[in-house]
Amino acid sequence: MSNFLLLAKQKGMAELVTTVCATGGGAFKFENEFRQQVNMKLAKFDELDTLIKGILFAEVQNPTECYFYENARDIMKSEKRAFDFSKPYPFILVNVGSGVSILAVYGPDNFKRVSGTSLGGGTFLGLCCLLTGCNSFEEAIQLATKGDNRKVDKLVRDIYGGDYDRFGLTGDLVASSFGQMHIKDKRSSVSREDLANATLVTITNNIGSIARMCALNEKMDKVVFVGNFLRVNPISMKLLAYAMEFWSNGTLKALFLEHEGYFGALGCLLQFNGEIAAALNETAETTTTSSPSSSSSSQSKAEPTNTSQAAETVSNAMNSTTTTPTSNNVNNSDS
Ligand SMILES: Nc1ncnc2c1ncn2[C@@H]1O[C@H](COP(=O)(O)OP(=O)(O)O)[C@@H](O)[C@H]1O
Ligand SMILES: CC(C)(COP(=O)(O)O)[C@@H](O)C(=O)NCCC(=O)O
Repeated sequence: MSNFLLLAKQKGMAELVTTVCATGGGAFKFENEFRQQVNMKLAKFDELDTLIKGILFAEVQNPTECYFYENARDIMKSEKRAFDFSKPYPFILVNVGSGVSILAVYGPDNFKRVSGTSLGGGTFLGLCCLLTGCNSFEEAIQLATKGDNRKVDKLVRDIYGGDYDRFGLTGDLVASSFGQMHIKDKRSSVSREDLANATLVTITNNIGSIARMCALNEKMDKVVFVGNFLRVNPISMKLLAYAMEFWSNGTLKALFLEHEGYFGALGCLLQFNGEIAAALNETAETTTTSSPSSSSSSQSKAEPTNTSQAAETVSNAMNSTTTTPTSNNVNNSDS
């Protein structure tokens, strides 16, 4: 946030815009700093409302936004395929940010937060930094890509010598995450890569397990995973796809979205422009003499004048970035 405020000061943003759309905890936490340091007002929107609005908008604009993994049961062979998400409801939405929020979505304005866990993307990054000495999410993922969790975790076969057939637990399932690390020799033989991989697998499996229970409780068969934790992170997406398929005997489908961490920001912008458009329509209906564009200038110096114009702008921006962002830039965080 301090970087954004510095940039806003250096570039004189306050002279161009008076209002910045914001969502997530940061919209509340940094409101005073925005006002005091750069004289900008925040238009704040709830992170879960904007998340859903952003997803629904992106799905309509981009026919290949949504995908799943074909052959999910074979992680080495599973492959990304487009999924038709044009009839989305109902679905479970799992937002893996710093922490995890799980929602049951019944319609565009009809959802409830059914669960959550504090073991999320922030936990992966924090533990990984502690265990491996890495300094960024990208580094953590790179390490994890080269590591092997089986040297760190205790598998069913380490306990049973093979499968635990009676309950369908195959020998290669993780029985206990980090379950070998109490043994000194094992500890000294694991690499940073193995530790990063085991951390990623631990956090991902836990999220998958809670998401599956939510889907069962809500009697829903589509589970959509979003959030920046999934950015440049096919290991977790393939694992989640495997977990949904395996534990549900093929009845649950894990779905993913190309713009995984951007929906809050997108929904925020749409909601802001929707409010302006509504206000403008009201003004146009009641005041036939004054021009709508003049009334908008009292709110912001640089606001689009109607919803479709705003939607077009957002849509153009999306069309130019339809691939998953892979840059090592600062976090694309909503907060
Ligand atoms: N460049 C990055 N820097 C920091 N964290 C990142 C980055 N890219 C992905 N992440 C992951 O995304 C998580 C934050 O997800 P995000 O959807 O932005 O949620 P939040 O709104 O809580 O910031 C981090 O905890 C981390 O696991
Ligand atoms: C508080 C939050 C909604 C904030 O969202 P985030 O910035 O992590 O995306 C989220 O971190 C969360 O739901 N945490 C889990 C809390 C719990 O249910 O235990």
